[in-house]
Amino acid sequence: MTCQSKVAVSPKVTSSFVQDVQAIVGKSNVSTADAVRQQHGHDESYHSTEPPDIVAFAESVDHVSQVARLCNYHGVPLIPFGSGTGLEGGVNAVQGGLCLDVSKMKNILSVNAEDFDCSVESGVTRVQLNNYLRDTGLWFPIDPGADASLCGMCATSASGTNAVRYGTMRENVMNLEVVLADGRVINTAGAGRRTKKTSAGYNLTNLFVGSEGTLGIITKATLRLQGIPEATISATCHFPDVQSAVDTTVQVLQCGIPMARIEFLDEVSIDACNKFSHLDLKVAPSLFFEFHGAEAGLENQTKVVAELVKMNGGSEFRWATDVDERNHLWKARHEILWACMALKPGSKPYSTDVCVPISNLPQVVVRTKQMITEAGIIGPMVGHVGDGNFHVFFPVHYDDHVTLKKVHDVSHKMSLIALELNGTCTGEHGIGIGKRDLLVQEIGAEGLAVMRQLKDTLDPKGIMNPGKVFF
Ligand SMILES: Cc1cc2c(cc1C)N(C[C@H](O)[C@H](O)[C@H](O)COP(=O)(O)OP(=O)(O)OC[C@H]1O[C@@H](n3cnc4c(N)ncnc43)[C@H](O)[C@@H]1O)c1[nH]c(=O)[nH]c(=O)c1N2
Ligand SMILES: CC(C)CC(=O)C(=O)O
Ligand SMILES: [Mn+2]
Repeated sequence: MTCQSKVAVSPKVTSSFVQDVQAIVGKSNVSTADAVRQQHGHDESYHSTEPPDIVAFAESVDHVSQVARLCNYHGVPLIPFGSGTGLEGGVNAVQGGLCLDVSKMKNILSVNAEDFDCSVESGVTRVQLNNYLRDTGLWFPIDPGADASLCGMCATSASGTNAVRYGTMRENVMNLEVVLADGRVINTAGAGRRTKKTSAGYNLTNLFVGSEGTLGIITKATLRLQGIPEATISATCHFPDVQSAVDTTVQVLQCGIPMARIEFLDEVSIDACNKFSHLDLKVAPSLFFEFHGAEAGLENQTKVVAELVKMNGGSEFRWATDVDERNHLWKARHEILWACMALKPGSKPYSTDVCVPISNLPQVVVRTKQMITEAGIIGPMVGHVGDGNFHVFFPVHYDDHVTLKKVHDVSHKMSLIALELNGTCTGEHGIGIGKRDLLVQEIGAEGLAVMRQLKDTLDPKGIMNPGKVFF
């Protein structure tokens, strides 16, 4: 989803460079065609398309290593590309260069059911993995709304609706195979290591989780799997206002209920969901709950939560007990972006993503709602409130600069409020292009300097995904 296209070309991508790339990955795996470059010059964010000079498709870690070494030798920018579902412009070739698409590496290398872990190559997506795991009684629960590559999810430290119970990518990656800018291949926990915990040296795994392609190319991930719960129940309920919905969330978590999912949708999002996904929910601030566990335990959990909902003026639960009802409900939640865009035909998404300590959540949500109303813009609010993380999905026409400015101002103020309330400017989508100015406010000048030192040590020529995370 992009504005008009800009072209930043790197003079170092010469015809002989292109031939050298073809010699590594094969001619059929190299393209300089405009359509292919355009397609690889954007993700699902509002940032303008910025196409690379050349796109190469890797089929092995050796391809990745040799291409990196070649780019490093010539000083050509190298942008890793997973599934292109990012939301912060992470794949845009802001300085031109070579886009390295790793989606062809689609092998699920191992599943160790007795140890609850698996290893996948860079092109394996989360749906592909869960389909493969279907008969094992295991699943991988991190669920961004898109069918993203799992290594791309490592690169952005992705999350989703199940994070309340199962954590984010940070908590579910055991080891990474990474190709560095100079072509060296490392295993961040040691080759073949797949322990639930380790205290052996620096945590290199989590150095690369969330690095957004700026430190190296992730070619393999060893991931933690979970057992499929014995019983699953979903339920929705609505509230008189945003405050009571979010207060309920805080109380449920403070009661220690082991919720699997708690998603907040304001009345604008519910209206969008009803229209786009053919639901018939009351148009009011709502919570979508999901409970996982043994049958017996679920009865008590749902009873306590229903009481807390009622105490805050919420409605009776609307249950979704059978798998089709549940899938319909959560599919609607995962497709909310497109539902919100349908509120304004022809619009494109401008999405935000802030996270605060759970006790500060009511304040940032209510203040955001006020800003949206005062700005007179459409701003459906949705989020993983169980983690203190939520989004606004602004439907915008990229040529409507007046509205775009209002949207950007509200989005920027949301981040500043989150930072003021001990939070972060990005819970799960990353810094990419649009939040570089916020990172220094969040982490501090000294913290950013250490990040920059790490970047300069691992990528001294600055070829790895330039213009992302740092200016
Ligand atoms: C409808 C919808 C809904 C959601 C989301 C998107 C969309 C379109 N997302 C965002 C997105 O799915 C998430 O950021 C993924 O982690 C992106 O994975 P891709 O493979 O698409 O990476 P993509 O190809 O977009 O690249 C993203 C970044 O990672 C880098 N990268 C990709 N592959 C790499 C590799 N192998 N090695 C090194 N760097 C690599 C890229 O260079 C770029 O900087 C999301 N996210 C979320 O956290 N929670 C959510 O709920 C959702 N929901
Ligand atoms: C902001 C959205 C597009 C994606 C997301 O993070 C979500 O739906 O939770
Ligand atoms: Mn999200």
